Amino acid sequence: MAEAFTAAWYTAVFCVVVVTVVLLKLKGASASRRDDGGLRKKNLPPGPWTLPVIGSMYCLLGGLPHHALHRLARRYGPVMLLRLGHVSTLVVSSPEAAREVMKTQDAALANRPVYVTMNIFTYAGQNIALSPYTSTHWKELRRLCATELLSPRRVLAFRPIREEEAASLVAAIISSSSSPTAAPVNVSEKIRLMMNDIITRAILGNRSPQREAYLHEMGNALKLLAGFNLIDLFPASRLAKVIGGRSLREARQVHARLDRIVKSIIHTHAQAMSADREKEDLLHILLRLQKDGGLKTTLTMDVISSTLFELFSAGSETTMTTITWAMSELMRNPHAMERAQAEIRQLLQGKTKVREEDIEGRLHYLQMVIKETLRLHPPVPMLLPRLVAAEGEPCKIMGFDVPPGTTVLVNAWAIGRDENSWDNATEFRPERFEDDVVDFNGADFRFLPGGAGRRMCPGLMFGLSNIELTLTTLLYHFDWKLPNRASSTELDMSESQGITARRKTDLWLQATPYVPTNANM
Ligand code: HEM
Repeated sequence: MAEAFTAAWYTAVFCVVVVTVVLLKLKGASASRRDDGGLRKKNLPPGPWTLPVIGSMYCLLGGLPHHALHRLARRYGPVMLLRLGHVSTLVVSSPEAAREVMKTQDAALANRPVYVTMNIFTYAGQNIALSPYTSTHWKELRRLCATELLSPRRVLAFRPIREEEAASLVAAIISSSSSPTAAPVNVSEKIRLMMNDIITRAILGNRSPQREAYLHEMGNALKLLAGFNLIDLFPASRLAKVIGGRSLREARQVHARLDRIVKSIIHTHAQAMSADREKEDLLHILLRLQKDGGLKTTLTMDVISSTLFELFSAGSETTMTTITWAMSELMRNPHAMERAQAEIRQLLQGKTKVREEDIEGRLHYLQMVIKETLRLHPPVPMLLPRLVAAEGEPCKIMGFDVPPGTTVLVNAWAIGRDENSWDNATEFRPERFEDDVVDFNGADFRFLPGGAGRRMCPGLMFGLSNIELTLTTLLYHFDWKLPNRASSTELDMSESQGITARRKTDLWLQATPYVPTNANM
């Protein structure tokens, strides 16, 4: 007993010594960075006090960042300045402050910081989301994707893909729920596959034969991108590079595997180039432009790979997250489920298949369900970070001076739950949108699922079409119950940590087919 105590005591002392040495080392590295350029005289936003080295990172311990920052904002207000390691970070949590960031100061704040881990997965920031917004590269890539993949005309052209995938989803659920044991269905998994298939078919013209391997590696990548890596927080510290080296190595390995998959997809595709421009998909267009020129930016293989990775992940992850949250909220709110199903079943009465032309603009309650889901569960809860230029004057936000080089985070999750904007803000009540006409177009800063301003999501319309058709299909063709007769209040609603706020656990539900399906579905 005494020996065990002594061993534990020595271990504790050893740990304290190691942590102290590490902190002092990191502090040494930070000392040279502490020239505040006279900022002390400026009107800095309020924020929690900072510890040496780690700054205000202790405030984020033990919870998801968007939750912790929401709680902090109640104390320090909607414009807060924190120091996360070496990184000066502004967090805004009200519609008014978001308007200043994404409208008044939109041009000044339209660039993104590029963290080390992110740098690895984006081939050194060569994708749309991270390229500087003034660059020709960003303008041309964004325009190309907008016209060839995400324009209303293209989104409409992908209708058959969506409808075929929805029919396959019904068949897959029927086959798992009609087995003798009628096992519950992993709704999250089914939706993940379906969203991935829709986006790959839209970009490549067909499903990817490597989808399982790709999805597996993409899951790994999202985990690695989930939080701040030590090196992201202490970019100048050699010690942080040593301590954080393991996860960096892992990121490089996952990226190398993803790169092999994407490059092999590109290679196979290049061999099947069509001479008919009408039949070109997005990857064919990129490959043709690479070969023949026509853009001012150079489309290297890495640029094409990073664009594909970005579109595959942005396109599937956000929509799959929204659909599973919508189903979860409907399970927890039987009245809303009943109303949504009644609306759909009345409109589609007698049909054996959901077709978009039958539902277009007619499912008002379902549209409110989707809005309410995006209000409470924006899939990208902190949007994507923006950056105050490192050189020049501080940027003014709500009268405060924000230092050059500061990362700016908009807590869309907190804004969606702001009691000043929404009655009973934490309750799922789709009916609230009956009187309150709020849209996704980035003009109403109370509701920002796709961001706003120059960096607003270009894929919202495509995403919403996928979400609406899938939810209609699930609610039309099946009645849903929680497994093991669990009550609706028992459904776990925890979120996972990451750039996107997915459900922490997969959603498993028991499906009972509602509409008899015919053989040619
Ligand atoms: C419901 C569906 C979706 C949601 C909620 C969503 C949300 C977002 C958000 C919050 C941002 C960052 C905006 C900002 O920082 O202000 C973003 C950016 C982006 N999204 Fe989406 N997204 C969705 C669907 C899609 C789809 C389907 C695609 C493409 C296939 C896509 C491609 C992109 C791209 C390329 C960017 C980067 C834009 C830039 O920085 O210039 N998104 N999205």
